[in-house]
Amino acid sequence: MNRQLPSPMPSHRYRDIFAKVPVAPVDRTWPDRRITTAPLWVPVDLRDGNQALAEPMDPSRKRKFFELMVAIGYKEIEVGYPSASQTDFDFVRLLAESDLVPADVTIVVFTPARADLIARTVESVAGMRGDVVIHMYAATAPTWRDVVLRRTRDELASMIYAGSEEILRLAGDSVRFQFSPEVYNLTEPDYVLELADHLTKQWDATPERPVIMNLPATVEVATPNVYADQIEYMHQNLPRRDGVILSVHPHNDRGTGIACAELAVLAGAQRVEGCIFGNGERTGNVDIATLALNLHAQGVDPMVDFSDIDRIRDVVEYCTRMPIHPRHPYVGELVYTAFSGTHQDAIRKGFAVQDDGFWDVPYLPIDPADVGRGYEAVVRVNSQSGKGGIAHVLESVYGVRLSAAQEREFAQHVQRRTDETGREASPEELKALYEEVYGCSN
Ligand SMILES: CC(=O)SCCNC(=O)CCNC(=O)[C@H](O)C(C)(C)COP(=O)(O)OP(=O)(O)OC[C@H]1O[C@@H](n2cnc3c(N)ncnc32)[C@H](O)[C@@H]1OP(=O)(O)O
Ligand SMILES: CC(C)C(=O)C(=O)O
Repeated sequence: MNRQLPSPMPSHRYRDIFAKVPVAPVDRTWPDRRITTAPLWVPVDLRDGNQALAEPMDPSRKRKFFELMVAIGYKEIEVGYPSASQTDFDFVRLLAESDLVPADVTIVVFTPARADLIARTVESVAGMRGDVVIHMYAATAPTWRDVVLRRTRDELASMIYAGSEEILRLAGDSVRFQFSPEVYNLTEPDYVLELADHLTKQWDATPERPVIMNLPATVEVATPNVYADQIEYMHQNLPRRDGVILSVHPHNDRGTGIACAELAVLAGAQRVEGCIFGNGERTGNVDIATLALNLHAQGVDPMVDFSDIDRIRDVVEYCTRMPIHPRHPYVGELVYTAFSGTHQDAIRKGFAVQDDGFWDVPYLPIDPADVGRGYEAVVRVNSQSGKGGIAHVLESVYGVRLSAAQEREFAQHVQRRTDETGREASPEELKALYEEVYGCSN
């Protein structure tokens, strides 16, 4: 038997989450639960997504992106960090002074816990129609407290309470409050509960006027089950729970942001922040398009409309100036395409027995038509393909039906050709080869 040998990687330099912060024991229920309704989705593309771009969105890109999110059906949208730049401030003013914000859409603006920047933030939303949320953040994890903010637990708590008090003083009658203990996933749980208790008391949190407690995995550092436990612990222990909307904000550093969000919803999260197709700091925010379509694929209404996903992709790519990977879930160019023979065979057979009932085509988790994709690209032929796929292309594109013997024979011709060229054979090339082999009249 081959034995794996120790690698030269300096893994001893790293510690797992359990060595860094207490993870409170929780009487977990999330493994037995199911997701049956969509959480409230909150796109943060215009803030967290935007702050991660080499070239932040200009006013016209911001507007285009905002209109897209409204059209998709998002009801709460974080629109910027108005104290960060004049562009951000002006965009929020545009929303306040125009009719771009539908009456049922809540606008969220983001601020640090600093009096001058809070004042600027409050100024930016003056006159905004509809609900406004002021979202204040401060990093609460020990490394950030010690190294970045250079404050003790109590000093940081005082700074946070002062910021919250300032928002209450300047705008308490007209806005709701959101707080993010940034890097929640590396913060002591008793500290977060202490902060939540004070803030929800300060804002007199009730079901009618809830406070949003947003618990970010600012940098993803552990397996998703750990985050789920951390969320369920808060779900079970948050003071004034019915006056709190429990929100999550996963990033994707370990590539498991989607799993974190889904397990967090099982664990009691009611609201999920992320970006459409997963732009955002470093490896990105959690992708709220994939999350929504994962629900759709399980028969749960995602409450947002992705029926024209290519148009959405075009706008997102234009605004972020970044291409979307061809393998990106649900939207990538290749995600409804099979090149390999046995997959093509199964898809062809699945299409043949498909009726109007439940979708059950092998290898296609959803009907591409649900997101506005055609069927042309489902089967593409190269040297990995087989007779079923080749016959499917000839039949679906040109109405040419091959006998079983012809299917076997013609596949060998195609195999030789694609092996020689090393390339894909387009439907046109397959048709031409077919005519070469069998003559036009066949
Ligand atoms: C996880 C996240 O996504 S957090 C959001 C990150 N987004 C951004 O930073 C984009 C917008 N930011 C900006 O435009 C600027 O950073 C500003 C306007 C907020 C602040 O600018 P500056 O005053 O130049 O400070 P700078 O950018 O260096 O930030 C560091 C300072 O902010 C402090 N700070 C960091 N977070 C917070 C917070 N949540 N509340 C209050 N102060 C904070 C730091 O302690 C540091 O203060 P110090 O200089 O006294 O040590
Ligand atoms: C502060 C929060 C909301 C955030 O952007 C993060 O933690 O990534």
